[in-house]
Amino acid sequence: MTGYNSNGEVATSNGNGHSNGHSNGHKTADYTAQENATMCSRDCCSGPGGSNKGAATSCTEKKKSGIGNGEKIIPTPQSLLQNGGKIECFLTPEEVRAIRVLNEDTYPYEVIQEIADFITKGSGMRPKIGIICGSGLGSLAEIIQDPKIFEYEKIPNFPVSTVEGHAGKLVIGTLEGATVMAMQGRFHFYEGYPLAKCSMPVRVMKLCGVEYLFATNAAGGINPRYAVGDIMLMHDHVNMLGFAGNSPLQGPNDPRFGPRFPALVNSYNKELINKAIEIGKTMGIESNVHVGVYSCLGGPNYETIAELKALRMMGVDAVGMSTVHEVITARHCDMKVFAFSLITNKCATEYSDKKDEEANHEEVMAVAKNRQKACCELVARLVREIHSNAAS
Ligand SMILES: O=P(O)(O)O[C@@H]1C[C@H](O)[C@@H](CO)O1
Ligand code: HPA
Repeated sequence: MTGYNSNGEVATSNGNGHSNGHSNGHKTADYTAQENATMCSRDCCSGPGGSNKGAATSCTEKKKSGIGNGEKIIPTPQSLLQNGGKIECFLTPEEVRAIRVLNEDTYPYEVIQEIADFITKGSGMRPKIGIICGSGLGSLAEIIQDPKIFEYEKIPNFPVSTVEGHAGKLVIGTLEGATVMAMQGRFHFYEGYPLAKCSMPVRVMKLCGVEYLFATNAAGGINPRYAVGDIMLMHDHVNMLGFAGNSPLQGPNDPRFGPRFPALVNSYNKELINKAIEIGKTMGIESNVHVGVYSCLGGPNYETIAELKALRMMGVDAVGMSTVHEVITARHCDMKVFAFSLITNKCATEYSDKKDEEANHEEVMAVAKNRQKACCELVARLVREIHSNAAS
């Protein structure tokens, strides 16, 4: 297991410097050695510290024979396990890095800083407000003026979006006079990313200078008073993944981000909720705006009726598959949080003789598209409020 101590130093703790196959850390002994020696893993050659003398073909021999000199070899789990678990030596540092990032569970401060520097230097901007666009709500990023766009694939150490309706782009620019950055595409637990990785971009936002997180999502309405197309301003959440012992803050805590045991009461900024209610009134949509409790389940399946009944009994108004871990990460590093759910479908909480409506992603996307104008206006006007209050 790899972690970092309270000084931010990276430490490998399984005793032999090898990854344990579950969570590869940044700059493990193996990785550093590979980077420095360009091609050799720590144990590959028979030089100092090397122990691969018994292997059929040594790294040096492979280099001599031409194998690994520019030849592209796609690693498989099997190939990585050859030679008694030692990582073979013919990947370029970039390839090693790509594999490491794909398998990454935790992101040390230094790596987050690298990503943030890439974005702030590349854009020449330090955003104050970060926006996460929910499913089908990518248009929230399209209202940003003079945008500088970074595709996730081109950002070092960044995961990629795999879900329809999540474009995989980071957009930085100005909105209502404020500098903002928006994620057109978030990362979900069901995509196979650990929670810390799903919410890693929130820490990137923090190190880019973001003080306010606006998290949006598409959700199923459990509260019977909610209609499709309504907006629910989140004032609290029930963290079902947390009930199951999973948290984005699991693992070593780096105090440069926040405390080991953060409090989560008052997570959703009341002032921003009140401002959003006022904005809803001036937009004439007050009867479609609610304040409620969101819950995140792991997905990707939608919920059973028994599960929805249970959630309703727990006081949940809307259910989705995101946001909660982002909010936890944002509060951990002391960001102000505003979040809302667009109700894209109604969830049945009672059995009936009729065939109940089944949620589906196409409908979720279609409703989001229909309601994008109202969502964009709400976000823009709240950004304007924050910006004008800061300026005055
Ligand atoms: O990213 P969000 O939470 O808006 O997306 C919701 C949850 C699932 O990813 C998807 C299901 O339709 O929409
Ligand atoms: O009904 C839902 N359940 C979970 N996630 C969702 N995202 C949109 N609608 C739903």
